[in-house]
Amino acid sequence: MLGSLMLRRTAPAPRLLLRLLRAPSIQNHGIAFGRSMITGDRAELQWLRAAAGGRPGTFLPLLPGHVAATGGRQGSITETQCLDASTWERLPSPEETLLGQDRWNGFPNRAGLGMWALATALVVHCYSKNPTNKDAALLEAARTNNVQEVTRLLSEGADINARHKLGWTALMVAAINRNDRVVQILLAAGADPNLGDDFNSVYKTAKEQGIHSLEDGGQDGASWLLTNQWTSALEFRRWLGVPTSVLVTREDDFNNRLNNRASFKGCTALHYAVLADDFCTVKELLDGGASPLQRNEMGHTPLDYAREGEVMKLLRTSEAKVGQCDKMNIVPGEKTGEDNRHIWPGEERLYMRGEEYQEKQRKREAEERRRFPLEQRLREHIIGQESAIATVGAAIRRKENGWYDEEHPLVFLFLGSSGIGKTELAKQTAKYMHKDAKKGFIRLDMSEFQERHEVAKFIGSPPGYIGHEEGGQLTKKLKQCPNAVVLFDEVDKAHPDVLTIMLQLFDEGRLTDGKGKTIDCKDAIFIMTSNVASDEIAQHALQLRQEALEMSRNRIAENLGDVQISDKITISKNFKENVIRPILKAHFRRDEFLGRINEIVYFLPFCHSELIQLVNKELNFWAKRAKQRHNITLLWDREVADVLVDGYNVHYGARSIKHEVERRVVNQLAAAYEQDLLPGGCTLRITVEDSDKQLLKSPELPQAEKRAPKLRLEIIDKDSKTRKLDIRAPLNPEKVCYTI
Ligand SMILES: Nc1ncnc2c1ncn2[C@@H]1O[C@H](COP(=O)(O)OP(=O)(O)OP(=O)(O)O)[C@@H](O)[C@H]1O
Repeated sequence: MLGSLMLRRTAPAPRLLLRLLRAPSIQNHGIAFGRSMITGDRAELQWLRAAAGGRPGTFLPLLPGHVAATGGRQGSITETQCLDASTWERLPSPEETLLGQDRWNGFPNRAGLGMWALATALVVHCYSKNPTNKDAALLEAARTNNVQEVTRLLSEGADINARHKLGWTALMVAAINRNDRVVQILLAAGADPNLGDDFNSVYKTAKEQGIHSLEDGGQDGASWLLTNQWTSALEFRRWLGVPTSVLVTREDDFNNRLNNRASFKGCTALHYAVLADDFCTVKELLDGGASPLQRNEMGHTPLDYAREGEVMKLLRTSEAKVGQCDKMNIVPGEKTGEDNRHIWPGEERLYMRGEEYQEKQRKREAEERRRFPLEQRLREHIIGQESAIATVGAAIRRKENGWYDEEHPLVFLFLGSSGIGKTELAKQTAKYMHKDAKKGFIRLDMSEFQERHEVAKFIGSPPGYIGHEEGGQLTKKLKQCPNAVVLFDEVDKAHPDVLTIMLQLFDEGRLTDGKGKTIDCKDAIFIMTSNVASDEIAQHALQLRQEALEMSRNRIAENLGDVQISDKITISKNFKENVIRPILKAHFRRDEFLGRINEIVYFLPFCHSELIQLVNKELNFWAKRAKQRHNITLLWDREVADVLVDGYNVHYGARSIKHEVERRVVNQLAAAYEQDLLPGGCTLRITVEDSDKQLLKSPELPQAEKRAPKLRLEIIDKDSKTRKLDIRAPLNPEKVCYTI
C-alpha cells in the first residue's frame, strides 16, 4: 500500500541531482549545496546556514575540496532532501559540478562554469518565492520547518486551516515533511487534524483546475540553453523547476517523494505523517485529536499505509481504543478502565471522559474567540461599516455561546448600495465560522431564480421531471455542509415561489428536496443581500454626515472647546421604521417573511477617511504587484490619495475606487513600462503635478468648476534625486483623459 503512494528512495542518478537542484531549500533560498545536504548531518547544515548568513550567492568551503553556494533567507534546509551517503559518493564534486567535468554521467559535463552560474542565477531568480499573503506564508513556513515564522504568522491572524490553491493545509505539509514541532504548534493553535486533502492525483488535479499536469508549454526561451544533456526545452525548464505545472507545484510546495499517479484526496495530516513514517508527528497528531479511523477517498485509514514498526504499533493501539469506544457508544477519549499503565506521556486525552474532552475543546475554542474576536478579524478585511460589523459580530457571538433560538437558523438581510462590502462581510463570516471555507460558504445569485419554473433549480425537480437526478443548487450544497453560511445575493429578484421556500427554510430550519430527502439546517446562517432602498439609505447617510459636519463646524466657530469632527453616524430607528420598512413591505409583500429576519443590517456610503483607506489599500495592492512582477518599488505622496478619492461614485462603492486607481495610476504604469521607461529594480513615486497642488487647497470650489489635479510618475535615483517620466501621448492616459 505504502509503495503505491511513495516514490522509491533510490531514484536513478541523474534524477537525483535534478531533485537536489529542485529541492525546496534551493527554490526558496537559492542554492545550498554540500555534503551536509546529502548526509543530513544537522550540525553541518546549521553551520552552513549560519556561515551563509542569508547572503545570496555566497560561496563557502564546506569540506576540504567542496564548495557550497547559498542564498536568500536562512533556515530551510530540511531532511526531506537528504540523500544517502553512497549517492553522495556518486555525485560529482562541487568543483567538477562548477567546472562541468565529465565525472558523473547525466550532469551537464559540457556546460562550463558560466553555464552553471547562469543556471544557478536563473534558479535563484525563478524561485525566490514570495508568498502573497499570510496564509500562503504560513504554508511555506510549515513546509520549511520555520517555527518562528509559523508562530509569528499565527499571532498575526493567518488562517490556520487555509488551503494551498491545490488543496492541502499547513498541518498536512508539516506532517509529510516530518516537522513535528510545527505540527505541535499548529495543533495547539487550533488546526483541524481531521481535514482531508483536496489534492487528487497530479493528472486529475490538473484537469479539475484546468492547468498543466506535467507539461510546461513546450519550446520557449529556455531552448537556447539546450545542450544534449537536456532532451528538450521542457526538460530544461523542469530542471530549473519553473512552477507552471501541477507536478512541479506539488513537488515544490508539498513534497517530492510522493507518487504523482496516486490519488491523495481525503488524506489527513495523519495519513501523511504515516507515509513519512515519523513516529513523533504521528503521536503529536493522535494526541491533538486526529482520528486514526478516518478514511481517505480510497477508503484507507492511516494504518493501511504504515510500515512495520513503532508507528504501526501506535496506530493499532489507537485504532483499538477508538474502536472500543465506538462499541461502548462513547466518544473517543473516554477512559476505558485499568490500562492506565499503557498511557504514553501526553496521551491523557485518549483516556479523558467524553464530556470532559468536549468541555476542554469548547474552552479552547472560546479562548481562541476571545483572543481573536470576530469583529477584529472582520476589520482586517473590511473598511468602515462599523455598525454592520458590530451587528453581525453580536449575533454570531450569541449563537456561538448558546444564547440563541436553537429551533431556527440565523437570518440576516444586508441592505445598501453596490460595492460597499455586503458580499465581503458574508464571505469573511463564513471564513471565521468554517475551517473548510469552500464548503462552508454557499452563494446563490437569486437573479437566476426569477421565474416560477426555476424553483426546481433551487431545490431539485420531483421524480419524472427533467433534472431530477441532478438535484437542486441549494439542497445539493446544504447536504454537504448543513451549517454553512448561505448567501442569497439580490434576493429581491427571486420569484415569490422561491421566497415561499425560503420562508419554510427560515421557519422550520429544514428543507425537503426534489427526491423527498429532508435536510436539517437549523445551524446554518442565511444572509440575504438587496439593493432595495439603497438610494434612500445612501441619501439619509449623506445627509446625516453633512449635519454632523456642520454641527462640528458651528461648535468650532463658537469656540466650544475641544471639538472632534467625527465621521460616525447611526441610522435612527425612526428612519428604519418609517422609511425602510414600508419599502421592504411593498417589495416583498409579506410580513411573515420580514418577520423571520433576525437582523436587518445597513451598509452606509463611505466617508472621506474610509475612502482614503480604500485608495491606500488599492495602491498597496499594486505596489505589491509591481514588486513581485517587475521588482519596482512604488511609493506615493499623501495628496495622491486625496486626488483619487474624487473618483468615488456612491452607486458603485469600492469598485469605483478600484477603477479610478486603474484608470489614473495603473494605466500610466503600464504605458511607462511599455515605453521602456522603467528600469528593473527602480523606485517610482506617484505625485500630484506641482501646478495642480493649488487645486487641492480650494475645496470650496464648486465641483463643476473644479479640474481634477493631474498625477505623474517620477523615478527616484540612487542619489535621491527625482526625475519626471515623460510618457508619450496618446499612451499617457492622464493626457488623453483631460485634454478631451
Ligand atoms: N468596506 C469595504 N472594505 C474593503 N473592501 C471593500 C469594501 N466594500 C467593498 N469592497 C471591495 O469591493 C469589491 C466589491 O465588494 P462586495 O462584493 O462586497 O460588494 P457588495 O456590497 O456585495 O455589492 P453588490 O451588491 O454589487 O454585490 C470587493 O472586491 C471588496 O473587497
